[in-house]
This record gives sequence, structure tokens and C-alpha cells, in this order.
Amino acid sequence: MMRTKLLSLVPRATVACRHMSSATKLTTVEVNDKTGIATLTMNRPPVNGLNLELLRDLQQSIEEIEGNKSCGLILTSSNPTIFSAGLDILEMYKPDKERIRAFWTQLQDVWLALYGSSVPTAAAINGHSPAGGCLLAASCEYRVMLPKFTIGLNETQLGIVAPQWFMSTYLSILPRREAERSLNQGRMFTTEEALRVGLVDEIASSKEEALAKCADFIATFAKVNPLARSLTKQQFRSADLQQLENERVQDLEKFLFFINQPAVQKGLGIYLESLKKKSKN
Ligand SMILES: CCCCC/C=C\C/C=C\CCC/C=C/C(=O)SCCNC(=O)CCNC(=O)[C@H](O)C(C)(C)COP(=O)(O)OP(=O)(O)OC[C@H]1O[C@@H](n2cnc3c(N)ncnc32)[C@H](O)[C@@H]1OP(=O)(O)O
Repeated sequence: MMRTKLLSLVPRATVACRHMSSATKLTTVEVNDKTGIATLTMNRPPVNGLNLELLRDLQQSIEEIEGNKSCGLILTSSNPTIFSAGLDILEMYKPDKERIRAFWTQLQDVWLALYGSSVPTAAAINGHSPAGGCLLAASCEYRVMLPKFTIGLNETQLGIVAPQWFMSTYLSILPRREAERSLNQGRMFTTEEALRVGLVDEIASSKEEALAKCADFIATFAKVNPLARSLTKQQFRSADLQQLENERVQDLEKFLFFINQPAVQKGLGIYLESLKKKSKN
């Protein structure tokens, strides 16, 4: 907060972008002084796996952006080929009892904050975006993706089940038939396929272009009354948000029960091994 206040004393002409949060975190927030748009960058090598700490930083950054009167939020990644590999499987495989509770609760918080954000949101998807990565992108209002990557909710391929709120997020974008079929299949879409079904809105040839297209989308609201816009967005999303708010504890217990099943643990172990083998080749 202190940092923010001090930065606001710096004459505007001298800084094009203000770094609002520290680079020691797993996320950074940069606010463009000209557009007022905040870019939230995930930075957890090697693959932006969503572990407890990255999720905490994501939530803090979203709150910071909500609090600093930014006109919009663009979510992206510092990794040139991976937006996010989704949930860090190591959080769910042979989990620590207390930590896994905190982890899932934090994921719920991030989704509630991002899907329910009062500012316009867009994702510059500059790399692969499976599962939890897709959830984050799909929680935004607009998506621009770079070619030759993949995106989708692939949970069934890992022998796990996307909970109801993941499904609601997909359903807020895709026609019901497409959402149901691709979730059942655990389908990963190429960029071009994602554009065709409407999972992404535009394709860009570079990260810079993707960020610019996201900024253009956010600028479409420049002349719309911000309160009217955000209350309208809230009305569209409130049923999904309320459902999770009402069922948070049950959702956590269902997740814990499911993830601790021996067959699920075995499947996660095999999947992790296959990822490790692949990375060694
Ligand atoms: C009615 C019942 C209802 C019950 C419902 C209730 C609850 C639901 C229960 C569970 C829901 C869970 C929802 C889960 C969501 C998820 O997000 S699961 C994660 C899914 N993610 C993936 O499948 C992606 C896997 N990764 C990849 O495909 C690739 O790594 C890549 C992202 C395409 C990047 O490829 P590449 O650049 O080639 O990098 P490497 O594959 O070599 O990976 C580098 C290292 O990173 C490790 N790694 C990759 N992804 C993950 C990950 N998600 N978690 C942990 N670690 C990961 C990989 O093993 C490499 O490690 P080493 O270098 O070998 O150590």
C-alpha cells in the first residue's frame, strides 16, 4: 500500500508503467499509465504450476488491481511457451492433509476473485493452457491466444473430474453440447480449434500483439458507465459465483474424498511419471 502511495507521487510522464507488486512474488502487476490497464503476469518456473503459493499471489494481485482503480486486468505468463500447466499435481499427489485443504480453498478464492472481478478481464494466452490454466483463462471475459499451443479442460484424461464450477466456467463460453462433449473427452484444443468453437476470441502472432488485442477489448468499455458495466457482469455471473459460495465446504470435502481415493492417487502417480519421462527425452 505504502509502495502504491509513494508511486502515485512520481510524476506520470516519467513512468510508462508502474510496477505495483514486487518481483519476489510469483506474480507481477504492471499498470500502464496511459491506459490504466493492469497486466498480471504469472511467473513460477518451469510451467506456472498452480501451487498454494502461486494461487495466494494471484489472489493478492487480483485484489491489488481491484483496489488500485485499474480500468482492466490482463492475465498472462512470463514463460514464452506455457500460460499455465494447471494445478500443480504435486499438491494433489500424496498430499499433506492441512496443505491440500489450504490449496483447494485458495483455488476457490482465486476463481471467485477472477470470475467475479468487477473490472473487465482478458487473458493473453501465450502458451499451453491445460486444465487449471484453461480455468483461469476461461474465467476472464476475453481470450487472445498465440498459434501452435493447446488449451482445454483435460481432467478426465488424468482420471480426475472437473468440479461443477469448472464446468460453469466452460458453459459461460461454450455451447452446452460442446462443453459437455469436450469435458467428457478431456479434449485439448489447438489454438485454431479453440477459435473455431469460441473458446478463444482471437489469435495473435506474438505476445505483444495478444496484449494489445486484450487492451483493445478492455478499451471497448471506455465509454460505458463502470458501475452499470460491472453490475451487469455481476448479474450474468452471480448464479455461478453464488453456487460455489454456498457450497464451498461441501466442494472442499468432495475434492478431498475424491483425490484421496487410492485409484485416483495411483493415476496421478502414473501421470506424473509420464510427464517426467517425457521431459527427460
Ligand atoms: C461427482 C464427483 C465429483 C468430484 C469432483 C470434485 C473434485 C474434483 C477433483 C479433482 C479436480 C482437480 C482439477 C485439476 C485440475 C488441473 O489443473 S490438473 C493439472 C493438469 N495439467 C496437465 O495435465 C498438464 C501437464 N503438463 C503438460 O502437459 C506439459 O508439462 C506442458 C504444460 C504442455 C509443458 O510441456 P513442456 O514445456 O514440454 O514441459 P515438461 O512437460 O517437460 O514439464 C517440465 C516440468 O514440469 C513438470 N510439470 C508439468 N506440468 C505439471 C503439473 N501440472 N504439475 C506438476 N508438475 C508439472 C514436469 O513433470 C516436468 O518436471 P521435471 O522437469 O521432469 O521435474
